[in-house]
Amino acid sequence: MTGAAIEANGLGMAYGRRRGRALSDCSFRLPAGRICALVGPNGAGKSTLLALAAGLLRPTEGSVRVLGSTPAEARARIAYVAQDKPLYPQLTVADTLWAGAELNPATWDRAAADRVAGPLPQDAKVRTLSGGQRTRLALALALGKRPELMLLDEPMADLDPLVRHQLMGVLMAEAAEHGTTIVMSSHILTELEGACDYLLLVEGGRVRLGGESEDILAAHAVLTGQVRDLAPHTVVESRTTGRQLTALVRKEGPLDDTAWDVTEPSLEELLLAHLRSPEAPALLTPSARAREEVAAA
Ligand SMILES: Nc1ncnc2c1ncn2[C@@H]1O[C@H](COP(=O)(O)OP(=O)(O)OP(=O)(O)O)[C@@H](O)[C@H]1O
Repeated sequence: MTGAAIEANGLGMAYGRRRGRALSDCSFRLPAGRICALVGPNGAGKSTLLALAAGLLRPTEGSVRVLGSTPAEARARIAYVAQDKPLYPQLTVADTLWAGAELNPATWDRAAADRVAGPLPQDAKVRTLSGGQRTRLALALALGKRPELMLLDEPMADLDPLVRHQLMGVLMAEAAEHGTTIVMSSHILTELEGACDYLLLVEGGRVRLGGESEDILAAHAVLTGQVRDLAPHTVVESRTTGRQLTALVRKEGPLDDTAWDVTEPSLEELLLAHLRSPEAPALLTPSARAREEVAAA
């Protein structure tokens, strides 16, 4: 079995006594080498989870281990790109990349950084760059560090579609060539579909769906047919038009394909159905279950 890139056990985070918990009793495991989509509604706890894994926040309950160590111990092996892409506004692009090389002398990969930063004007100050150009620079720093784990908080949100496509390609190639684990939070579900092989859906501060995307998809089905009882399957979402029923279900045994037209949902369909039905029970495939939870079961 491969090691875990991230393992959370009973992870909880409250920002203040009067505020609710951003994360609560959150347990999961992300095996190393995966490209993981981290999805969930606004305020679900995605950024909090990434900041805890990056060691920028300390959990108020439970624990998170990263690459087999505490986040602080693993810091040199992690690259974290925060949602607001903090960079030094007075530095030029060239100075910023130079600082990246100086701060990571053992691992700095200039070619990788240049592949991402390439089109940026080297002598432009960071404060004069557009939002998308800053994102490019932040991703160049992250990739140049040649990390084992990249934690990317909505990295593609302010990039134009062509650049998004190109940079996704660079990230995928990086992961394939070096076995880098990538966790990428995003609201753009269609873009995650072809790129990510692992899925974490966070809602209300805990993981609702976790595991290999293809296993999670295979555990569900879209059933279309005449209105009838869907038991024993767990209904995630259903709608009726006249006598016709369409339901996205979690399979609890063989499907009667004489009664139903059965198809596998797309990732986007599956995620939207779960987001619209927060009461649907959680599903973590075996690879996504935290070891402590498995031992306790
Ligand atoms: N620095 C902070 N201080 C206080 N509360 C915070 C802070 N950061 C986040 N929160 C709260 O924690 C909860 C989770 O926020 P978080 O930013 O982790 O969600 P998210 O899933 O990343 O959301 P989005 O998709 O909108 O970026 C929210 O209720 C938010 O108000």
